[in-house]
Amino acid sequence: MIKMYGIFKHFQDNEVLKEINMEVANREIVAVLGPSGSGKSTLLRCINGLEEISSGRMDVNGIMVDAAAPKKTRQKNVQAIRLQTGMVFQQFNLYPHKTVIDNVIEALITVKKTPKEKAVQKGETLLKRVGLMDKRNVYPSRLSGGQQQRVAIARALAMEPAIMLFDEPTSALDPELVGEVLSVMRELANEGMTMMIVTHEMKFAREVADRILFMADGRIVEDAAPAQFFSSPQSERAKKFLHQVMDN
Ligand SMILES: Nc1ncnc2c1ncn2[C@@H]1O[C@H](COP(=O)(O)OP(=O)(O)OP(=O)(O)O)[C@@H](O)[C@H]1O
Repeated sequence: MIKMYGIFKHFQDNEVLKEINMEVANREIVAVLGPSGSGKSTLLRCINGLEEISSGRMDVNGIMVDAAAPKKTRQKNVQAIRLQTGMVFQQFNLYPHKTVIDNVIEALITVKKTPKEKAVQKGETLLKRVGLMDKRNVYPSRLSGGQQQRVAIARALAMEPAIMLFDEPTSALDPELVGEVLSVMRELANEGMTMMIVTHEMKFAREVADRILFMADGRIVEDAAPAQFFSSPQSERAKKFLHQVMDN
């Protein structure tokens, strides 16, 4: 569960998030849409503590981060949130000198101190789940972009996060490789994972998401069910955005 109360985020004098209030329930799939520069990535990065919020407070799975709290308290809580949230980026950032299985279990061993044998077992289960058990011992450079992204998803899942955050997970992929990554995400959604997904894949957002958050200029301008958002967007910004993406 994610709750944000009056969140602002600025970089110097650039206010990137403006009074964000929103909730994501457990098992909910929320797609975050909006034009370039509207603050979608920053929203996700604030949730998992890659960026510090400038003001406001948020509750991620029961862990509260208040911008007004002492720095030490904030840092401790952000650390705890990191363990609850798995993040998958546009760039997969796998360790090039580690095999696929070692990439997947790295954080289990270094952060969670899981014994190697147990970590390997878990890693193998996850590789089967993303359909890459046969690539267990190869290096990332031998994989396609879609396969690398599936490894990155397995790596995030290895930490057993309560929430998965996806930041344009298919944007760096050749079009023919997008489907294999979306299908892993579809499965996760069906299994009841709580997910926030920044995406340009409108068909996926429409079919898989429970809710659409549409952002423009750092604000959540619309918060609606996909059927409603896509058929009758309320704001001029959303109408214009949909015209542009549907034309492409
Ligand atoms: N680390 C940073 N330092 C300074 N400015 C930043 C930083 N990160 C993001 N910004 C600025 O914040 C604004 C929102 O960026 P953000 O990446 O969140 O938008 P976005 O909606 O995800 O865009 P896109 O769809 O192009 O990825 C932009 O003006 C960007 O330049």
